[in-house]
Amino acid sequence: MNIYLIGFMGTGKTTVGKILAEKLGRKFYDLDELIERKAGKSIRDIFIDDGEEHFRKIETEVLKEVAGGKGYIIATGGGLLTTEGNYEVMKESGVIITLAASAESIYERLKGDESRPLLMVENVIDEIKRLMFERAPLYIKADYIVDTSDVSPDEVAAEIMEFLDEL
Ligand SMILES: Nc1ncnc2c1ncn2[C@@H]1O[C@H](COP(=O)(O)OP(=O)(O)OP(=O)(O)O)[C@@H](O)[C@H]1O
Ligand SMILES: O=C(O)C1=C[C@@H](O)[C@@H](O)[C@H](O)C1
Ligand SMILES: [Mg+2]
Repeated sequence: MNIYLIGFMGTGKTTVGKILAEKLGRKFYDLDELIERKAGKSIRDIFIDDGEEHFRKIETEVLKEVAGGKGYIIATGGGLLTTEGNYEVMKESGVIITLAASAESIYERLKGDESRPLLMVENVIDEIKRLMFERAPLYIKADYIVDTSDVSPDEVAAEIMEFLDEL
């Protein structure tokens, strides 16, 4: 089974995914990185040149490519579940784990980072809260949810490993 890490931007999917892959001796894939490789440009430039709809199309393509693998650790992008059908692709090929965090900790982690086009707005904290509220029904569809607000990436990885042991 694959392990899919989902959740809002800055909750630590990429960071924790790498730790988990190393500890479990599994292959790691980051969908955002695969999208950039496929498009030949950064996520920021895909949004600027081609728009979000085109980004979402490539996102679904790369998800379907990795979903065919076995035992992969897959860090997804924060908006993966906003495209219909992507939840089913993950559910049929693995376990889905949501990383959660408070809007304040996400703001602190991401402030000054210009690689996330959806947060390039005037009032970042309000936009984080708005998007989080809108997406909450999607993130709670996971098999397990970890709150990462006040714990280190290593501790988050350890909690996920405990859950996987119990499965
Ligand atoms: N548990 C944590 N505690 C403190 N900082 C963290 C934690 N997890 C991640 N970070 C930091 O937050 C930033 C964002 O982490 P990361 O890129 O892993 O998030 P992400 O969920 O993959 O975001 P995206 O959806 O945009 O890809 C990084 O600087 C990372 O070091
Ligand atoms: O939450 C989102 O919609 C996004 C999250 C990032 O991981 C990237 O996939 C991109 O910046 C969009
Ligand atoms: Mg990431």
